[in-house]
Formats: sequence, structure tokens, C-alpha cells
Amino acid sequence: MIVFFGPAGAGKSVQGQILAARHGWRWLSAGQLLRDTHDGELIHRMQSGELVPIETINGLMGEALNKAKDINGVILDGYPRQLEQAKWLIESRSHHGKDVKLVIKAGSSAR
Ligand SMILES: Nc1ncnc2c1ncn2[C@@H]1O[C@H](COP(=O)(O)OP(=O)(O)O)[C@@H](O)[C@H]1O
Repeated sequence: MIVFFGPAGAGKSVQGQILAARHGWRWLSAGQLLRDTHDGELIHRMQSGELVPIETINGLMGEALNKAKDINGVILDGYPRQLEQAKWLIESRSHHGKDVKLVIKAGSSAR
């Protein structure tokens, strides 16, 4: 499992998708998983810039990780975004069976 960190516009989604396509891995974007719910209340919350409730995003990510059980590589984009999410990801390893192998920080270089 590879985690992509970085601010909006840093290119995480583009790079993540290219990497996943090249290796036959799964790209899991928190924003995309949330949009795919087509839940009006959630979308409204996303547009306000606030994070959605942790149970919601953990539930969606957990489900997506379980579906990707047989896939060797998974790229996480936009997740985890809070310490509690990171803890959940590590603690739920027994369910999804994946370890964080690499964290990539995308973004412009500091000047
Ligand atoms: N890990 C997360 N935890 C909670 N909310 C999240 C998380 N990732 C995304 N969101 C919600 O989705 C919105 C859009 O996230 P963003 O990363 O900008 O998605 P994208 O880049 O796919 O458009 C955020 O404003 C927030 O409300």
C-alpha cells in the first residue's frame, strides 16, 4: 500500500492513477469514493471544505480495501487525512491485509 500525501493541486491524483495503471494496481481516492456515493448531504459537506465524518470515510475506505484484497498494490490518495484515520488504517490491517510500504509526499518544493 502506497500513501500519497500533498495539498490539492499537487498532482497526487494524476500521478497515482498513472502509477496504478502502469502496474495493474488499484487507485483509491477518498474524494472519488465520497463522490461515488452520490449522497447529497455528503457532497454538500465536501463542497464546504469540511472533512466528512470519520466513520463515513473509514467505512468507504474499508469496503474499497476489502474489494482490493486480491490486488497486489493499492495507492491511497487523500487518505488518511487525520491521525485517527491513520490509526484506523493500521489497526484494521487484519481485515484488509495491507501494510503501508511507502509514503510519497507530493507538492511544490519549499522556497
Ligand atoms: N480523508 C478524508 N477524510 C474526511 N473527508 C475527506 C477526506 N478526503 C476527502 N474528504 C472530503 O472530500 C472533499 C474533497 O476532497 P479532495 O481531496 O479535494 O478530493 P479531490 O481532490 O478528489 O477533489 C474534502 O473537502 C472533504 O470534505
